[in-house]
Amino acid sequence: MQVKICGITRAEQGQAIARMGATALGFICVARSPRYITAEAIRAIVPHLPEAVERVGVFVNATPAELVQWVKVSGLTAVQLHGDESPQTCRDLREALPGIKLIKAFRVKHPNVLAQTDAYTAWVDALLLDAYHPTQQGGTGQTLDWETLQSFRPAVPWFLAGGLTPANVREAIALTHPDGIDLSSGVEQAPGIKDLQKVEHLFAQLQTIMPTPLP
Ligand SMILES: O=C(O)c1ccccc1NCC(=O)[C@H](O)[C@H](O)COP(=O)(O)O
Repeated sequence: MQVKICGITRAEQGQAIARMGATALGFICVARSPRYITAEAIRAIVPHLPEAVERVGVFVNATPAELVQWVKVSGLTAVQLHGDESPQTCRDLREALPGIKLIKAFRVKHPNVLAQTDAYTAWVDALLLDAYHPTQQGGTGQTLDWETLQSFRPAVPWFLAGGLTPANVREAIALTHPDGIDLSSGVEQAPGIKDLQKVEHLFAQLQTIMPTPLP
């Protein structure tokens, strides 16, 4: 099970969360987010992280040229496309960002959004399903209707996001069987500041359902 903790802004928190067992850390590269972090600040955090941990930049409708520049400056190893990026944009990014993993996120307003994901799987490494909110693009704490995801089996691995917490994560996994989970506000003290006790509680919950122990 991949575990991505999103909205990291502090090196010591990223380091501690990676030690607890996160396989990926997310950095919000969207200027209007309260969790925004600059490319230079990500670059300062990266040397403090284990090399094996994926460093995911989260973007909304950034241009390929902007993404190339962010990756060059920051040391990101993956890019999460959290806006209305088309399959063609993903295809172009495959070429523009060799060696960088691509995750296409969908904000699921209605279950028919799931059918749109097929058009992307040839060009991305993973999908992420997040909750829809009329005014916020992510980190909303809203959950998806997990029942509607029970048979979601795309051709690439997928992450479940949206309102996951240490208290509900086991039920969410049991109902949806994702390849990975993504949490932000459910393990936070305030936007961009993680609550390490909540993150520990999360991993303790995951240990109870994992076939093999987390690192
Ligand atoms: O977190 C943000 O502020 C954000 C802003 C703009 C686009 C995406 C954003 N977050 C994306 C994520 O991957 C979050 O982890 C995801 O939305 C889940 O958040 P939460 O419901 O708080 O667990």
